[in-house]
Amino acid sequence: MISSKYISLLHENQTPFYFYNMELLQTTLAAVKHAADSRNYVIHYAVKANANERILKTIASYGFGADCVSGNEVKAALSAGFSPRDIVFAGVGKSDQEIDYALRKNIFCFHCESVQELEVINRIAGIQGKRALVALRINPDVSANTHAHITTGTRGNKFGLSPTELDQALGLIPSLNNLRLIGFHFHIGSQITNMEVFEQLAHRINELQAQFFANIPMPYLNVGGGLGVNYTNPEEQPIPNFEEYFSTFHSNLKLPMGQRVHFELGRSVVAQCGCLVTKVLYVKGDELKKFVVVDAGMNDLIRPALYNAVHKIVNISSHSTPEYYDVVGPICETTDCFAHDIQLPETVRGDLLTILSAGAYGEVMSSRYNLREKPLAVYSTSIKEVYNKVGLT
Ligand SMILES: Cc1ncc(COP(=O)(O)O)c(C=O)c1O
Ligand SMILES: N[C@@H](CCCC[NH3+])C(=O)O
Repeated sequence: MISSKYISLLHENQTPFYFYNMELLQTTLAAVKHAADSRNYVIHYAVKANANERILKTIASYGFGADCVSGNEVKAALSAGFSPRDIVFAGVGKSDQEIDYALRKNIFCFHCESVQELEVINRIAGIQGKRALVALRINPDVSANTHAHITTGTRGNKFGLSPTELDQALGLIPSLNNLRLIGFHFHIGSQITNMEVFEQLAHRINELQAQFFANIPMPYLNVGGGLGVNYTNPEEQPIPNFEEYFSTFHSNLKLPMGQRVHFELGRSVVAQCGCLVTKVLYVKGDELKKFVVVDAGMNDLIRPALYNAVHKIVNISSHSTPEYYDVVGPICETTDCFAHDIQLPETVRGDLLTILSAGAYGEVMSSRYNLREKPLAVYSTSIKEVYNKVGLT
């Protein structure tokens, strides 16, 4: 629920726009930091979840690293203040130019997803006279039990190396003089709320370490991200349970001496601090179905159209008797629908609706489809206030 102190701020701005509660972001960051630091875990924020400059700067100011999946994400992370030494670069399709750029910027490590990619990084590192640090992304064949479109670690997904490819990679690496293998990487999917899934991942990692790396213990283990958030009732849990998440790994991973565990959290860090604010343009329909037509569309927030994702919607202008509505946008697509048959207080033209939990994979996935403008962003506090709080100028 949007705190009443923000309501007038929301009315002042041209809709639709993303609203970021920067205090909630900071409280969330403090919670992740505390839970990770106490176990000596390293966090690389997954930039793909939200690459808004102010959000990135705030996250960087807490001392986290960054997990990037394109040259432009590396660039955005660097300009937001993330240290190159804390940047990891993943992705099945890094171009030669992106690899060249990231190497020139001296990022920490490449997460390699194919045997050919190892050869390309080795060649480019040779040209630059450098030795690139690499970790192998392994497909562990562990089901994330989440939406099929956001499952990444089962056989048949494009991500990571299969056991056969892993054998090939390990055979090849000793001949690649411009690379140094430092460890391995996993990421099995997103929006995972069942801790048993992470337990299974930890056990699978133990097996793979014993099978492939018993004689060559590696200093680096990255278990990816994936911790989910409460979309149906965000007010009940504005901050995900990071303690439970990290302790699942802590109690199940068997680590060789000196190995440090890294994470790449995205959604859990930023989802709940953002919402999409939209105005009701029209209310239409008949006795069978009523539609609330809003001025935000699937180009502003694509998750419902793409994954049937649920985002709680609140009418912050009305407290009248509830009625059932479909909440739809102006785009010429039937899937341009934010919610089917939900109860809202009786809604009229001009009401403001907030679509909650939209801080992750919201603004960053927006497009100009139908040649609409991209949504703007409004913040609860100025960046200066945020910086003062963490002691930066
Ligand atoms: C390789 C990798 N790391 C990290 C993430 C971040 O995941 P999440 O936002 O679920 O924490 C993703 C996205 O699923 C990813 O593909
Ligand atoms: N974009 C997706 C998650 C994909 C995560 C990136 N691998 C979502 O909105 O849920």
